[in-house]
Parts: sequence; structure tokens; C-alpha cells
Amino acid sequence: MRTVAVILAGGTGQRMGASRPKQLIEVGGRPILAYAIEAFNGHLGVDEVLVVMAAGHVRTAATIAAPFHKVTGLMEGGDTRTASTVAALTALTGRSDDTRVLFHDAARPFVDPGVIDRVLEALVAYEAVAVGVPSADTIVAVEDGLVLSMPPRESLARFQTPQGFRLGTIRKAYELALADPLPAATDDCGIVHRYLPDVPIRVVTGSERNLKVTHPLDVVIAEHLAAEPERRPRLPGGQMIFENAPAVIGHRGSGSGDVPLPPLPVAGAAGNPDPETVAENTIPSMLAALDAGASWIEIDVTRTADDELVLRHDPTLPGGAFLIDTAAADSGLPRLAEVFDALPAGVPVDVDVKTILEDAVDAPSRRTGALLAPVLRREAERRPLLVTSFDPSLLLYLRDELPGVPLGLLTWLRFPLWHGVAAAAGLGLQAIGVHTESCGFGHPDTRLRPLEHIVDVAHKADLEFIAWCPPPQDVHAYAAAGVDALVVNDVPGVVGALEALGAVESPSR
Ligand SMILES: Nc1ccn([C@@H]2O[C@H](COP(=O)(O)OP(=O)(O)OP(=O)(O)O)[C@@H](O)[C@H]2O)c(=O)n1
Ligand SMILES: C[C@](O)(CO)[C@H](O)COP(=O)(O)O
Repeated sequence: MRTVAVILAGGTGQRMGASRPKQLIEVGGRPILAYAIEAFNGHLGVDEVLVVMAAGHVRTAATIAAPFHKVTGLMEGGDTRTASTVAALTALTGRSDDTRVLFHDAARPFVDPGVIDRVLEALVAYEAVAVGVPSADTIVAVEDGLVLSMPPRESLARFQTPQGFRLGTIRKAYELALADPLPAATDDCGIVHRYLPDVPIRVVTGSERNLKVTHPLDVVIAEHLAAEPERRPRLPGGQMIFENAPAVIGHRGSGSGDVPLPPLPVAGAAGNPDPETVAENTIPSMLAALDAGASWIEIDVTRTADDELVLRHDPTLPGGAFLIDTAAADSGLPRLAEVFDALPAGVPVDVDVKTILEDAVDAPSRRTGALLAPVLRREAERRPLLVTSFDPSLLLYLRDELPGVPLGLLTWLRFPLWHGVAAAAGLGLQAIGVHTESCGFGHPDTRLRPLEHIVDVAHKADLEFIAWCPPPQDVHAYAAAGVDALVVNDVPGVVGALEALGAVESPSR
């Protein structure tokens, strides 16, 4: 079943009173229309985007839409919003009735992916879905300057877009509407409500940021919103990445290098002098970490000569050959896709993406991010994912490609945390992953505030805080500072240390 988003930009913005349609006004240096297209182009659940543009401005809209690969159609709108919707429905002639269509006002540039998620989720069970926010004002019906009625405010919602429909339903409603001389409704749900009264319209929660730029003051507000770093919900529906802090993430599975498996818990048995070992970034290592109590697995991903993604921390093989000069089959390394297939569905994975020198010059389609995006897009259906990287450009690329997947900036050993947290927040990411040596325990630094303070600032910036490679003896300090997750080499040791601490409460946010 395909999902098509229709961006309605057919209006001329009379209430704005500008010299051009308001969707062409720039906020944050870009036209309002570009934001609206981008929101749907970047959404995992949207397959295609159609743009309906005001007469006389179609060429301008084509330029604005050009960078967005999901845009498959651009057409001229009509004199009314309804006529513009009809233009889009006409372009969808021949599509199956169960196609999902989302109509969105181009004048709402800041719709966030969580709102789109909620509409798409509701469309599974309902044929028509609206987005509503509660009214802060008391709303009254007025006639001839006198109050006619005062509906209870709790029963009222202000509608936003997108409004979602099964194509067959909205098509039918418009067929009836076009045969009716009554004035059209101001939105598409209004048409369904009037002409198909038996179709329930599900209302899901919108967002105050999803304002409709209508009057000049709205442009001032939109400028402010455009200046804020974009903060997407960490996961669809807005949950946290890590639910039970601190989560224990197995580093490269059970730890870096070849890791001895813990002895089997046989009562009275002596320790095995020659324990079995598992190699990093392999399925046995990951399964052992899960057995030992890790709730997430961290893996390293890099690319090969034949554009495959394999699990490897370094750009080289143990013998020194570069992976970018070696075919995946010759590397002997597990491929990312195979690992995902072998790991039980639902096991959360932190994918540490290792970009390489050649990403600076190779064709965009060969770069690590471009190879990775489709694999992760599919995998996000099967398990929670977090993508982390030392390379901010990779994270920015994936931010557009994988809107439902949380992203975290990694910083290197003894990297100043004040730069790291500010960078992750400024990039609009959801997490910061810092090395234990940056946290001030083993290497005190008078320029560093206490970890608890830094974690608190990160939380206020909507970032979850991950520390990598803390030794088990320091785990209590990380837990006390409210760190959200620990990427650890000694899974049984850290799990044991946390258990010994009892239920460690992270400071409330
Ligand atoms: N003939 C129309 C009228 C409106 N719209 C779109 O519907 C959305 C909501 O409409 P509104 O805010 O009313 O936009 P305008 O019609 O441009 O504004 P005004 O009513 O002030 O003229 C906008 O994105 C607008 O471009 C449309 O596609 N075709
Ligand atoms: C669809 C809408 O944005 C919901 O709030 C609104 O009804 C559009 O109305 P307008 O008069 O075209 O602004």
C-alpha cells in the first residue's frame, strides 16, 4: 500500500497581504514551501510527494521541489483549497482505493515527524484522520455580534494538517461535493464529514509548532521556529531511546577484541582455565552479550570495495589491507544485512558508522551513508535502532534520510564535553556518546563541570547521554550522574555492578 503526501500550495495568501504567495516567503533563509515538502520527503512512511502550486508560480515551485527525490508530480491548483485538492485527486486517477493520501497545507512548515507518524498509524484502522490541538481560548459561535452558543472548550479542537485518507474514501466524498452547489468546506475532513457522515474521522494530537502561517505576525513566529535546531522525537511516538537508564550496551557485542565467554554457572565448578572466546562484531559475541544481560548491542559498520557494508571497526583488515580495496566476500567479515537477519527481531542495535577517507571523494551514491540508509530504513521496522558516528556530516545526511531513527554524535577520547554536548544539540541530534576518559574521573580537568551537571544540560537540550567504555568500578558514578546508557566491554561486570547498586534512579528531568 503506497502513501502519497499532497502539499497544497495553491493559495495566494490574501490575509498575509504580501506581493507573492506566502508559501514563497523565506524563513530561516528558505521558502516556507521547502520546509513542508522536506517534512514529507524525509518521512520513512511516505513514498511520494505531489505539490499543488498557485497559478503563475509553478516554475518557482519546481525549482524549490527539485532537491526532493520523492516529488513525483507538480500541478497548478484551483481558485479554492477544495479545487486544489481536486487537482491532486485528478492526478491520482487510477491509483488503488487503499492508497493512503495525506493532504498538508504548504503554509504549515514545521510539521514534525511524530505528527505524521500518528496520522499514518491511525490510518491503519480509520479511513479518515485529522490532526487536532486543544484550544487555549474559549471559542464561541457569534451571530450579528451576539454570542449564539458556547460549546464546552474540552470538546473542541483546532484542526491542523496533514489530514489523511484512504484514497477511495476522499475520492467518493469529493464526487458528492462536486455535485453539490453548497459552498465547499475549509478542509478535506470537512468534505468527508459533510458528504460521508457515516465515516468516523479519527483525531490525533498535533503540535503547537505546526502553525499555519496566515498573517504577518506568523512570519515573525516562523522565523523564530526556523532558528531553533530541529528536534525530532527520538522514536516514533516520542519515546525515549533508552527506557531503563542506564541501559547496558554491549560494545561490538561482548566487547572489543577476542572476549572470553563467562564460565557456565555450574554450582561448585572451578573456573575454566581455557575459556571459549568470541570475536568482536560477530553474532556469537552479540548473543553472548545478550545472555549476559545487555539490553542493546553496539556494532561497527564500514564499506568495502564492492559497496557492501560489513562489520568492522577499523578501515583495515588484521593483515593491513584496506577494506575499500577488498571485496566483502574476500574480507571474511559478516555483512550488515546478514547480521540483522541473524539477530532476533526486537533486539535494539546501536549502529556505529565508520565513514572512510574515500567518502570525501567517491560518488554520493557509493558513500557509506547512501549505502546504509536503505538498509536501516528497512531494519527500523524490525527493531529499535540508534545510529552513532564521529562524522557529523553522516549524521546530517541520515537526519534527512531516516527521520524516525534517533542519531547520536560520538566524541573521541578526552574530547572536551562542553564542545561535544553543544555540537550534538546544535546539530539537532538525539544523543551524545562520549568516551569515559572525557568525563573527568580518571583525568580531572578544571574546565569540566561535574558529570551530573553536564548530563543535566544534555537532558535539557533533549539529548540522551551515553558513556562508552566505562570500567565496571566507575559504573556507580555514571549511574549517579544520570547517564542514560553505557557502552561496555565487560557486560557481565557492568550488569553485576548495576545490580549491586539496586534500582538506580537517574535524576528526574
Ligand atoms: N486555492 C487554494 C487555496 C489554498 N490552498 C492552500 O491551502 C493551505 C491553507 O490555506 P490558507 O492558509 O487559507 O492559504 P491561502 O489561501 O493562501 O491564504 P488566504 O486565505 O489568506 O488567501 C495553504 O497552504 C494554501 O496554499 C490551495 O492549495 N489552494
Ligand atoms: C485545513 C486547515 O488548515 C485546518 O486548520 C484550515 O481549515 C485551512 O483553512 P484556510 O481558511 O484555508 O486557512
